[in-house]
Amino acid sequence: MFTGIVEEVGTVVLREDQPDSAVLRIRAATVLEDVTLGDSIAVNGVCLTVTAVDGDVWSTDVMAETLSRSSLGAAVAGRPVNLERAVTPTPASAAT
Ligand SMILES: Cc1nc2c(=O)[nH]c(=O)nc-2n(C[C@H](O)[C@H](O)[C@H](O)CO)c1C
Repeated sequence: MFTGIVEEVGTVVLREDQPDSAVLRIRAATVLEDVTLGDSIAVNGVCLTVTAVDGDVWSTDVMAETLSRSSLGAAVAGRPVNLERAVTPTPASAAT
């Protein structure tokens, strides 16, 4: 789940348009701490899946529907984007 609190502002470094999607490569720092492929990162509030990490740049595949329904449709190289990692809720029973 996401809190809606922006952890950092990243930068789109590349957008590669495909027939039904676009690959976004985004430069970041904080959200890449302990990141694993398949993790979820919210980009401008949209939950996306990490498909690759290369140094301080991570990649994600943005589907056509997501592009058309969100601000990510306007994402181009050089654009700043708000980033947030997913958090796992802690059950009250686990609290000490
Ligand atoms: C986990 C996740 N990953 C992706 C992704 O990698 N690429 C994508 O285009 N959409 C993903 N989604 C769904 C979006 O967060 C969003 O909720 C829907 O695309 C809205 O129609 C989700 C929920």
